[in-house]
This record gives sequence, C-alpha cells and structure tokens, in this order.
Amino acid sequence: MGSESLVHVFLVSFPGQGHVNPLLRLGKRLASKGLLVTFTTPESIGKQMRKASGCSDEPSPVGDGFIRFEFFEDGWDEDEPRRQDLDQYLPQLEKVGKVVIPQMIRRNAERGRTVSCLINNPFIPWVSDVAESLGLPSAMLWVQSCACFAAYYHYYHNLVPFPSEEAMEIDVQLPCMPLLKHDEVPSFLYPTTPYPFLRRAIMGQYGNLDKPFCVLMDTFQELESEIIEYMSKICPIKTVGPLFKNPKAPNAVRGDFMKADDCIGWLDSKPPKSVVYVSFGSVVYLKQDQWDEIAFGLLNSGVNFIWVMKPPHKDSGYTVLTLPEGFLEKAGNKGKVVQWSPQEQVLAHPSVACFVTHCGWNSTMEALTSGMPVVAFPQWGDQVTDAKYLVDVFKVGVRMCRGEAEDKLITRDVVERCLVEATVGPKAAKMKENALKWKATAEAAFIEGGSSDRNLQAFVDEVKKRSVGMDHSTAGKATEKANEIEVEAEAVAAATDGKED
Ligand SMILES: O=c1cc(-c2ccc(O)cc2)oc2cc(O[C@@H]3O[C@H](CO)[C@@H](O)[C@H](O)[C@H]3O)cc(O)c12
Ligand SMILES: O=c1ccn([C@@H]2O[C@H](COP(=O)(O)OP(=O)(O)O)[C@@H](O)[C@H]2O)c(=O)[nH]1
Repeated sequence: MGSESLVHVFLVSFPGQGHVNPLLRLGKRLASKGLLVTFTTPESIGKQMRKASGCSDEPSPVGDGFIRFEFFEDGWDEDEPRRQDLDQYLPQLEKVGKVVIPQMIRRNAERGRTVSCLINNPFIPWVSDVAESLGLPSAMLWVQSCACFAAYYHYYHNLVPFPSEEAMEIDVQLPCMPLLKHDEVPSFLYPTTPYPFLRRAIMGQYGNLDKPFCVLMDTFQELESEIIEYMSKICPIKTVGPLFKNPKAPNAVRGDFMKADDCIGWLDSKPPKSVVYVSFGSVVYLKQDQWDEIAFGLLNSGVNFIWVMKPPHKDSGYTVLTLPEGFLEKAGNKGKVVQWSPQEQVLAHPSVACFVTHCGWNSTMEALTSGMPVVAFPQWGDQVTDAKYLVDVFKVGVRMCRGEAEDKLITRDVVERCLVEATVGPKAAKMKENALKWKATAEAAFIEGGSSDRNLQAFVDEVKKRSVGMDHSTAGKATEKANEIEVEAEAVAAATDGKED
C-alpha cells in the first residue's frame, strides 16, 4: 500500500531535543501501526536534524506505515540569537505557527494526504487551537512523568498549597503521591524560579487541556499506577511509554540535533559493569567549579567513564566549560569525553554500571527501561521530582544533589562516594536488581498486548474512527479555513510590513 492511502497524523514539536525525541518516537510507533506520520518542527532545528540524522521529506517505511519530515520557517533569520530566549521565541513560534501549520495541512490535503489528527508536545499549546479552528481532532503528548503532570495540574487549578513567597519551604501533598519536599516539587513552580517563562509555557498547556481528545504520556501504567489511575478520572490520559522502544522499527529514523560520537567500540573493550556514564542532557549546563569537582571525583574513584560534554549554543550566554589541566592524560584509557553520545546504546551496553544523570524524563525512562541504576544529579524543572522518584520510589538510585536552587557545590569527595555507592557493594546490587525489575516491567508494557501497546492501538483506532467520520466536507472545511487564515495573515503581514524591528 502506498503512503497516500493511509490515515495521516501531523506531529508538531517544540524545537528541543527532550521534546523532539519522545514525539518522534511516538511518530514511529504510530507509523509502525499503519499510519502515515508527518513530523514538523522549525527549520532551524530541521537543518540540524537533516545533517546529523538524515531526516528527509520522503516517506520512510516504518512497520506497516510511513514517517516523513516537513520543517517550517519560524520567520527569523538563520542566526537569530533571540531563539535562545524563550520569552521571545515562544510568542514568535505561536504567531508564525498559527499561520504556517494550517498552510502545511492544506498543501498536504491538496496532495492527497488529508490530515486526520494533530499532535503536539508541551510549550506550544496553540497547536490545539489550530486543530480546533480547522475542525480537526488533536492530541497532546506529555513528555514528563504523570507525577509531574499531576503536580502542574494541582498548581494550575489551585487545588493544594504550593511553596509561595509567604511560605517558601512547605512540603506538598498531592493525592496518590509521596509527600514532596518543597525542593522536590517541579522547580518551575517555585516563586523564585529563574525560568518563569517555562512555567508559563507549561501552564499554557493546562489552559488548553479541554481541547485534545487524548493526552498521551511517555510513561507506563505499572510505573506510576496510582497517580495514573487518579489523573485518568480527570483527564483522558493514555500511557504509551516507554516510547523509545519500538519492537518493529529499531533505530531506523532518529532526530538527534548532533551526530553522536562513536564510543561503542571503546565500551566493548571494557569489562562488564565497569563504566560510569555521565550526561546532563541537552539543556542543563553546569558551572565550571562544579564541572571541576565532577572531573576530580571521576578520577579519584578510579572508575572507567564516558562523559558527555556538550558544547553550549553560541547564543546561550554560557562560557565554554573546560577540563582541569592534565585531566585527559590522567584519565588515559579509563575515560572518554564526547560531545554527544548514542545514549540508548550506551545505556543498553553490558560494560556500563551506572548513569550519572540530570534526571530529565527521557533519560529517566531510558535508564529504567535499560535496567540501569542511576546517580541523580537534578538541576531544575521536573528533574528534581524525577530524582525523588528514582531514589525513593523506584529505588534505583543514589542522590548526589537536590537541584540548582540549593546552590551548593557538590565536592569531589561526595561525587566519589556516590559513584562507589552506586557501583560496588550490597546497595549497588540491590539497585541493580530493582532496575532489572523495572526493565522487565517496561518490556511487558510495550510489547504487543502490553498496557502501553493496547493504549496506543486504542488511540490509533480512535484516530481512524474519527477520520472516517471526517468526510470530504470536513476536509473541505479545513481547507477553507486554512485559506481564510492565509488571507488574514497576508493582510496582517501587509499591515505590519516595515513596522517591526
Ligand atoms: O530547548 C530548551 C530551551 C530551554 C531554555 C532556554 C533558555 C533558557 O534561558 C532556559 C531554558 O529550556 C528547555 C527546557 C527543557 O526541559 C526539558 O524538558 C524535558 C521534557 O519536558 C524534561 O524532562 C527535562 O527534564 C527538561 O530538561 C527542554 C528544552 O528543550 C528546553
Ligand atoms: O549525549 C547525549 C545526551 C542525551 N541524549 C538524549 O537526549 C534526550 C535528553 O532528554 P531528557 O529529557 O533526558 O533531558 P533534556 O535534554 O530535555 O534536559 C534523551 O532522549 C537522551 O537519550 C543523547 O542521545 N545523547
């Protein structure tokens, strides 16, 4: 069957690695179940994805369906530094996206690829408005834990007290969740967060939560059963994780912004469970003094290690981190420093003993599903909550810090102690045992017939059902509406021409 005759879903992603990965993984899972999937995000990131991962606009077969990429211009010059300032970039994306997404959908319809459903991830809640205005069903992929989803929900609706300027250090009790200490609540909710724009970005999604007919989540029933059950009574939640596992299409299509450095051969040469993998994800950037302490902690503990040292974006305002003098020489063949790693492969490698992680939700799911114990080094946002769960609830980790808000230098001795604790002795063995249990539970969820697979199949069936109900007049309405929006946009552009800075 050609890709034209398939039901077509259109995925719109916020241009961050931690958002692209889970949405693209969802796209692959949907494609493998027989859908045509178009994935879009701004061209600035598209350019990187094409170069690093070979993403193309030609449909690639995935299982029974296809996936293709179609990027969009965000209206800014290629090297516009304001993209690093989300306070400015998010409104720009909304302004442009509300015009260009309907145009893309119309062009697809004209080419015989009528879109049946729009799916977005957080930070770009206006996608649900676009869907609504076109008369299209929409869904949202939540890319953090259900626990964090619940925390934000209760905050948004003022259902329980959260830390405030009057009472900064109060603990937070949410239904069906362990008590969260004040610094274990997603840190964007602190009154003092340096990232209020990220709080606004997330809250925007809650303001629009009545629009998607389904909230997909990259978690699984057995991992967060009580809170999933509780929130399911309030929201149309479907857990479909771990999304990075796709039995039918392993690794074919990827969306990395940077090419991964090769380190698998090096890992092959190391004994089983002898290597510590250290990565803080795609956005966290530590301070130089903390970096130095980690470097000495790694050296002093004598472990083998792979350390991801991602260069900062040139407009981020961060100064490039350096390694202590003589570090690489001292580490010798015990250590490997890379700019970007093939993380899924590293976590699956038998030589790796533990993962020093910033506890982003993607990294958290990848670690659990790979049966990998962690050393939790959260910084902000959901990371501090994920760290709490990894250590106290899932029991697969030791805690190295409590987050950026604590503003505490973690010394080399503490780093060393945590590394030893996570790799040798009875506590390490127990954590490994727990991690392997989570791995097995995750596998049972994503294989055919498992909880996540059934939820995904139910979602696909629902999309198909709605697309049948969507006769040509609905598709025609979408086209008409897109035309109207375009005319309006042209008028707006003409009216504002030359008036912008
Ligand atoms: O592309 C991004 C840019 C920024 C950012 C941009 C400018 C700033 O001054 C501060 C942050 O934040 C981000 C935060 C993100 O949160 C990350 O999102 C994941 C999924 O929600 C979580 O699981 C992780 O813990 C969390 O780091 C993801 C981004 O792509 C970005
Ligand atoms: O060297 C690296 C570091 C990270 N990742 C991937 O980048 C994503 C990071 O997402 P996460 O939610 O963990 O953190 P964020 O970058 O959003 O803070 C995960 O899928 C990782 O597997 C990777 O492939 N190589």
